[in-house]
Amino acid sequence: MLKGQAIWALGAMSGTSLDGVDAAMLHTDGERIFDFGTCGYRAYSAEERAVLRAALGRWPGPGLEAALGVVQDVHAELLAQFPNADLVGFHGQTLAHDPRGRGTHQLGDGAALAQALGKPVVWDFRSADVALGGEGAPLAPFFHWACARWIGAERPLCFLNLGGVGNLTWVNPAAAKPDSEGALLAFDTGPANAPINDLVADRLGLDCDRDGALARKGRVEEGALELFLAESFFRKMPPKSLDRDDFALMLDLVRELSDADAAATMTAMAAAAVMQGMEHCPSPPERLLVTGGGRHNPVMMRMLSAGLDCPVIPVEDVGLDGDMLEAQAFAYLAVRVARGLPTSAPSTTGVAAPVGGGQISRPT
Ligand SMILES: Nc1ncnc2c1ncn2[C@@H]1O[C@H](COP(=O)(O)OP(=O)(O)OP(=O)(O)O)[C@@H](O)[C@H]1O
Ligand SMILES: CC(=O)N[C@H]1[C@@H]2OC[C@@H](O2)[C@@H](O)[C@@H]1O[C@H](C)C(=O)O
Repeated sequence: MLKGQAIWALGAMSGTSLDGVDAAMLHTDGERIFDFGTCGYRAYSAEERAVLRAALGRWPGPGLEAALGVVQDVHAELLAQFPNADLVGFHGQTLAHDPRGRGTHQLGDGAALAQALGKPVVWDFRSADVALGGEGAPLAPFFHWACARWIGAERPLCFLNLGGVGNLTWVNPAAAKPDSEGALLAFDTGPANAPINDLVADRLGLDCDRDGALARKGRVEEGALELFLAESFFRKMPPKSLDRDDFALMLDLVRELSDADAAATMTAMAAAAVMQGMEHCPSPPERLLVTGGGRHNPVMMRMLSAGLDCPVIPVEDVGLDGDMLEAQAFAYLAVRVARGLPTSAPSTTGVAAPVGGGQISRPT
């Protein structure tokens, strides 16, 4: 592929919330966004989710065939609906993320998916970064740089993804390349929706605290919030990253509280983690653009607005799609890999030098 030659790439993301797979088309040369295309979503059934949940953390280990089958089948079914894609970026399902220990593992077989779809597939995006001393996450920041330029931003701004885990990217849109010095600073902020989902699933059998309905009725327990913020993760300088369940202690901190107070306190914890993270920004951002499912939670959004001195707005306000940004990111990164361009840098993952993660499998 040549510079400036755009192709239609299809990105697919199965996030830490285990709700389903997002897929989105993007017209890009791996540097600029030329156009956004169609998107799709396939929710995991309750049975499929249970199989994936049982596999979380079990890597390396035997007995992952059922989970791999779910990941492969659901992706093949969804991605077959995009016959016009030239290239696929396949993230897979993170089972374990422990960059300085066991490593990072995204369940999925890109070679088999390439065969099933009859298209080249870029996959295994994180392990090269980890092998070079990086965190392997977050990887969306290079795409956030492209988005900042696409929306015509002129001054530094932040993107916040509120998924199962939260991640923040400070972007200087004046930087010529995402791996230029001073272009980006990125890191995971802390837990976001995953522990709230776990709380309401355990106690009430719900998927999530929809629209913050429970948190809205509760009171934040300040003592629990303080204990949470005393965790050493918040004193660590970025880059830094997290696994979905690294903050299992949150459930203990709210165990004695009523359902509503526990939900309010956990929502405040997610917001406070972001506010702590914002202090690392190299310069104050002109706005915080929020993507990921948490932007639908008005209680979380209000807490962020109240605690920050820049506007906190959903990415839809600047013409982006907050449900699809991660899938689009892996379409963008796939094209970068195909072009031999880096996908992470010291300022996004702490890797020793800019590196292109991901391997390409072609159908035979
Ligand atoms: N209306 C809503 N009210 C409250 N929470 C919501 C709402 N809609 C979505 N969410 C939360 O957002 C989550 C899904 O977010 P998202 O799809 O961004 O996560 P993900 O991509 O799986 O995670 P990650 O970015 O960590 O990989 C849901 O599990 C739920 O907790
Ligand atoms: C190891 C892993 O899968 N991490 C996810 C997770 O979900 C949010 C946050 O933690 C982020 O670090 C990352 O996902 C996004 C897509 C990223 O890499 O930018």
